Amino acid sequence: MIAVDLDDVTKTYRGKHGAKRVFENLSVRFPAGSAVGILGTKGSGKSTLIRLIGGSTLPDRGRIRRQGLVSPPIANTRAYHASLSGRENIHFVARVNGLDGPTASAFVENFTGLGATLDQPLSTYTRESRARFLFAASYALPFDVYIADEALFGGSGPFRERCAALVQARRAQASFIFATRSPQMLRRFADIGGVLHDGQLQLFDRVGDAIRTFLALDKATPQSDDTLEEDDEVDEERDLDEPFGPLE
Ligand SMILES: Nc1ncnc2c1ncn2[C@@H]1O[C@H](COP(=O)(O)OP(=O)(O)OP(=O)(O)O)[C@@H](O)[C@H]1O
Repeated sequence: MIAVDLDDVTKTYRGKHGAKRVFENLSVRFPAGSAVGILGTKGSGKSTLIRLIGGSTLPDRGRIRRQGLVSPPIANTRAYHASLSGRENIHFVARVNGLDGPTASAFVENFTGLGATLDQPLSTYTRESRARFLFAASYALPFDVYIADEALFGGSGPFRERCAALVQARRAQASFIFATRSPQMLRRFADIGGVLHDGQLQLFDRVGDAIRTFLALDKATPQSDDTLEEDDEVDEERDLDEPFGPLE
């Protein structure tokens, strides 16, 4: 069974300074029921790939087929409206996907301990409340495929570890496709490893083989001495600094 299938996908960004082709005739099949962790150096196209899989950006050519429901990227602030409460946002995303909102918001209330805050506008949340909301809400709805660009889990203190355990629990129920610069994230959360390089994605059944291939490439790439080896605290939370925006 295939979760997501990219067939001959070409993606080019066109701007004032010319065109940037990120992928040319990229074909790859992500198996259902597995967690695929994709490593790539800066600018290799990780975010673009996740956006293509999620459907928030379209390919110039080629086809992307999805079996079942694909989540918005984990903890992606763009999935939510700042002026709505946490609960209203969850119900909205649930409705758009034909899923059960009240069950999901009850899960978030219980998992985060946010209490009455869940009924306040997201714009009023503290940084920690925001992180708790974003991660719990991401896993509250039963998607068939969860996708992530760096951020798989977050928050601080005991919440952070409970959040990591939640990712492991969802791995038993759904497929994952996540992109990262952290080999450690692959060791912890991936069944299959991928390496994105020169517009192509190579998948490895053994995560260790993907990590070795990536580290060799990373060493050979100039100005890439910031590979996140142990903890990718900063990048994991990159999205959380962005203001909430409208739905994509
Ligand atoms: N909207 C855009 N317009 C023009 N070029 C873009 C745009 N978004 C990304 N790019 C370029 O496409 C390439 C791939 O970008 P992308 O963000 O997908 O890579 P990445 O691997 O996620 O990078 P990072 O590790 O820095 O997050 C880069 O060269 C980037 O500069």
